[in-house]
Order: sequence, then C-alpha cells, then structure tokens
Amino acid sequence: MKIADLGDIHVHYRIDGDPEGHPVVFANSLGTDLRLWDAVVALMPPGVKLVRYDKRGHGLTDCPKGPYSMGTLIGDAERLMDHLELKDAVFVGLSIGGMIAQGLAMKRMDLVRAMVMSNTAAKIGTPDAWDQRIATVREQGIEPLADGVMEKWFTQSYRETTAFHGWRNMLIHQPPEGYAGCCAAISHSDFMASTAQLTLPTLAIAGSEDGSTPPDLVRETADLVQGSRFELIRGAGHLPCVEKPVDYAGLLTGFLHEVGHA
Ligand SMILES: O=C(O)CC1=CCC(=O)O1
Repeated sequence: MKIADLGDIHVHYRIDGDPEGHPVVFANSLGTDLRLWDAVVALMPPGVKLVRYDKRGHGLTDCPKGPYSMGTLIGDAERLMDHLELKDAVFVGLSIGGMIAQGLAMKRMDLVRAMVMSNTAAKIGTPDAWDQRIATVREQGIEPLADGVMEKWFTQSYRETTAFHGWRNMLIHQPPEGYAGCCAAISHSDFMASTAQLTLPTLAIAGSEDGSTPPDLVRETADLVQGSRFELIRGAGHLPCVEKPVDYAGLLTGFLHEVGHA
C-alpha cells in the first residue's frame, strides 16, 4: 500500500503501468475510492504511468474534520503530484474529480498537459440540494441517500447485477465526515468563469443516462474550454468507467495517442 505524507494529511495512492511512462492521474468522484478505475486501468495501453488516489475523507486517505473547500482538494492533488514528481500529466477527473481537474489546470499548467472532464461540470447541483444532503449525512449517515444516489450512478440494468452491490457498499462505507466535507466543497464551487479561460487539449465524456451531470451539462462545460471535444457513452450513468469500461478505455486511449502520451 502506498501512502504519501503531505505534512498535514496522509494520502493513499496507487501506481500501475510503466513507472517511466507518461503520467496519467485519475481523480475519482464523491463517495468512491480509487477502485473506481480498476477496470479502465486494466485496459490502458503500455507505456503510461497510471496514478490514482483517494481524495481526503475517502478510502484510505485521512479524514480531517470538514467542511472542505475545493481549493483544499485541488491543493491535495497538486501536492501529491509534486510529491511524486509528476509533470505534464493527462489529468482524468470524474465528477468532483473533474472539478479538481478544472481548478488544477487553471492553477498549475506545468502539471496538467491535457485533461479529461468526465461526467462533470463547472457547477454541479445547487447549494440548497447539497445542504440538504449534508444535513442528512450528519444526522443519519450515508445509507438513507444510497438508493437515490445509485439511480444517478447506474442504469437500471446495471443496478440488477451482482457487482452493483459492491459499488453501493463503497458509497455507504465512506466516512460521513469526509463525504459531507466534499459535498460542501462542491456546493460552493462555480468554475464557469475560470474554466472559460482554459486552453488545453480536453476530452469531455458523458454518460447517456447520467442523473447527476447529464450530457448537455457536460457538453456545455466542455464548450467553455478551447481545445475540447465531447464524447457520449451510451447505456451508462454517472460512472461510465464502471458500466462501460471498454468504451471508456477506448476513448481515453485515443486521447492519449492524440496528445502524444501513448
Ligand atoms: O453522488 C452524486 O450525486 C454524484 C456526484 C456529484 C458530484 C460527484 O462527485 O458525484
């Protein structure tokens, strides 16, 4: 197991692929840990260094008291990349991970050579809805939210599989403090103005049945970035890397070739 000591936080990360290869960094969504990328990582081409991590309050990373700010989450990604001496990465961010990607690309162009904005937006949800979610988690834990969240994450047919139960368990086993802390970070974030200033190779990916960041929202966000293109994965919800890993890995591999990373 790999843990980075960043001074005020211990961050769990994992490296697969070629240690000397071009870096690809994966940042996952709210309520998930780095296993989110297992199926996609297994399908990546040779010659790339695949780095993933658990954001604060999730997985095996420390869970400091919340609420967290998006700036702190971006700072964690930045400090982890500096710690691992990663530069010129393709940064793949899903949902809140995609918000981290947008913020990091704005702050540190030396770290982010290109980005994948997966199932994300410049602004996700409304502060009222996030406040309600935070209140529920603080009073009752994550379980009462789980069925509603699963309808956003997965299509009906995936929700009938055995594997589905593992993802539901992943959600409800996250520390409530960390989950609520990240909800607060999303609630207060609006990257509309800053993302509109970005110019870098960008692949936006949406899932046709995504109940959290529907395709039109992802497309609108991608349109803010000069150098972006948009791809839709059919038959997938908010986590197409889980539901359609072959399609997802195919898009990612094509993009890595385009930017000279594979
Ligand atoms: O859990 C959800 O509603 C989906 C989601 C929104 C932001 C994120 O990271 O995941």
